[in-house]
Amino acid sequence: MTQDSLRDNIFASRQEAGDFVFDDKVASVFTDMINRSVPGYATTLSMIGVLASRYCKPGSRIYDLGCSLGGASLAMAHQISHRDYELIAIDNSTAMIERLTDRLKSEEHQGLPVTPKLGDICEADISNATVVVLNFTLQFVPLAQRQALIQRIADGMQPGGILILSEKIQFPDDDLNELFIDLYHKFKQAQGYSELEVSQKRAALENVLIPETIDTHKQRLMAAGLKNCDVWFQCFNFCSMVAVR
Ligand SMILES: C[S@@+](CC[C@H](N)C(=O)[O-])C[C@H]1O[C@@H](n2cnc3c(N)ncnc32)[C@H](O)[C@@H]1O
Ligand SMILES: O=C(O)C(=O)C[C@]1(C(=O)O)C=C[C@H](O)C=C1
Repeated sequence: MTQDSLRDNIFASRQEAGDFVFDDKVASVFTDMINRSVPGYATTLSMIGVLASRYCKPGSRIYDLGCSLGGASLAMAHQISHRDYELIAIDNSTAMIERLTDRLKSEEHQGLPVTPKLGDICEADISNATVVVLNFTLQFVPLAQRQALIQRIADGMQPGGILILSEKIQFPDDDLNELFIDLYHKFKQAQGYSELEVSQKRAALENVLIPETIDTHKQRLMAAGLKNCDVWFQCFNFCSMVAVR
């Protein structure tokens, strides 16, 4: 078993409440954690690759913002048929960036035009982008900073470029919201997480992962000058949207 495929049992034993952080412990089990925690994650990655190969123009840049271990970056880089682009993968977790840097040295991924960068995506320079990916990242950015980040991204995109935004979402109808959260928890249990793991992780994410409605996301994207914005994938309270510059 490689380091990246260790089983996630971080919330398996009873523990003091504390906020969720992307530290070394999380990074070491992250591939297993996200695969068992986000319904449709593998499909989402694979389709991000399909979208990127359609939109990535020679000589342009791709940004994977909040890249973690580079799941989306690697899916894109392996599906784009040319190498005339620069893929910049940014995360502010040292543990994640170190692991991605190591991953890129492996035989499987060697030579891909991917550059990992440690940094805050809210302060990143974004320019000449034909593809920008926020795959389950914006939800961790403080609400007050989200519009400015989306504007920065829109301003750094080429006309005709695409933003792919995947998020855990909230529903305006309270009953439906509760239903989807309940179904999501059943999905997690079907993935092998216990009730204790589900409830302790939920508490740890409470002040850290702030979901919004699809409508709020669409309005923010459009306010930044993006258009043709819609959902291309959804399962329960997880969805992925596209918006074109
Ligand atoms: C759920 S993970 C993203 C998963 C990843 N995009 C994928 O497809 O596998 C969220 C990531 O966003 C990063 N992150 C959150 N806020 C950030 C910020 N302001 N700047 C850079 N990275 C950030 C976290 O460190 C974490 O690795
Ligand atoms: O486990 C959850 O409740 C999640 O929301 C999954 C989620 C996410 O959506 O970003 C949360 C934290 C990370 O571990 C990876 C996935």
